[in-house]
Amino acid sequence: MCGATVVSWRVNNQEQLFVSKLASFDGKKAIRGGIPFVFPQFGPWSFGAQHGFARITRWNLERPPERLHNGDVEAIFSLMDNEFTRSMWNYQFRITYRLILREKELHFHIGVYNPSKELTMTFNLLLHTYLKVPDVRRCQITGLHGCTFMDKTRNDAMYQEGREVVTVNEWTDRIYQHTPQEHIITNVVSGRKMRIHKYNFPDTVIWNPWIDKAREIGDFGDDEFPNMLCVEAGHVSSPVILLPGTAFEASQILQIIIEGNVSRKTKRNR
Ligand SMILES: O=P(O)(O)OC[C@H]1O[C@H](O)[C@H](O)[C@@H](O)[C@@H]1O
Repeated sequence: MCGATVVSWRVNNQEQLFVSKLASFDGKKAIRGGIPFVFPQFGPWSFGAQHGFARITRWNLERPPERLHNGDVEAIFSLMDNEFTRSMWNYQFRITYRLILREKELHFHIGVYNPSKELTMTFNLLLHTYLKVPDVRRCQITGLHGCTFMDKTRNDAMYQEGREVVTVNEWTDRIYQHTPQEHIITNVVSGRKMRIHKYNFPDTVIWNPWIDKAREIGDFGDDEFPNMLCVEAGHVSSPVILLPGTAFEASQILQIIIEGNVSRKTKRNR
């Protein structure tokens, strides 16, 4: 429950998320892998730790995992402002984080409520998804063609993506803006495809530290960079502006695409 970080997601008994072998679970720092919850800041923060406090704060378990009538498993977490959060960010807030597990899907529904009567709050929110991959150099990411991106490896310079599909062959740290609701990532675990469907998350961050940066990260193995790819749905290039008494909602669905039916059909047609 520390940071409400999802640290494992198995489909057909195969792990889909990357967690570093050096990750620390002591609750003092963010877990290196899984899906940390980034809020209220993305990136360095003058008031607190990089990527905000949500990923290092203890959340409440509102509803423990429970099987619903339709077979889905649901769990609900929540986070409210407290002394610790207000010491960095003096706002009242209430976050509800609802997770739904299906056979090949994991759904994330987020609601952020501003209970204040007079204060508008602004924040970033991002799901820092670490996908486990056999070899990142073989992954292709769709849906980024034509999008403007900020390249953090080149002093935040802005570019436009010219490639139909994006591949990662070097240190990569980019904030793609106004991305479509769907990305497909090829060659994840077992050579399958992963669909990321997002709602109210206008940005997609692509990150892999590669060789040199990996060495600089204490809780990340030097040899682990080929086995992870971060594809992060977020609201980060512009902040969410939340008026008093209103709520912001966003969601993400991760889905493993099993193409068995297609190949069976192809065989029959032969
Ligand atoms: O080391 P962390 O604080 O978890 O951040 C890990 C990474 O997160 C994001 O992907 C940022 O774009 C990167 O610049 C950052 O290095």
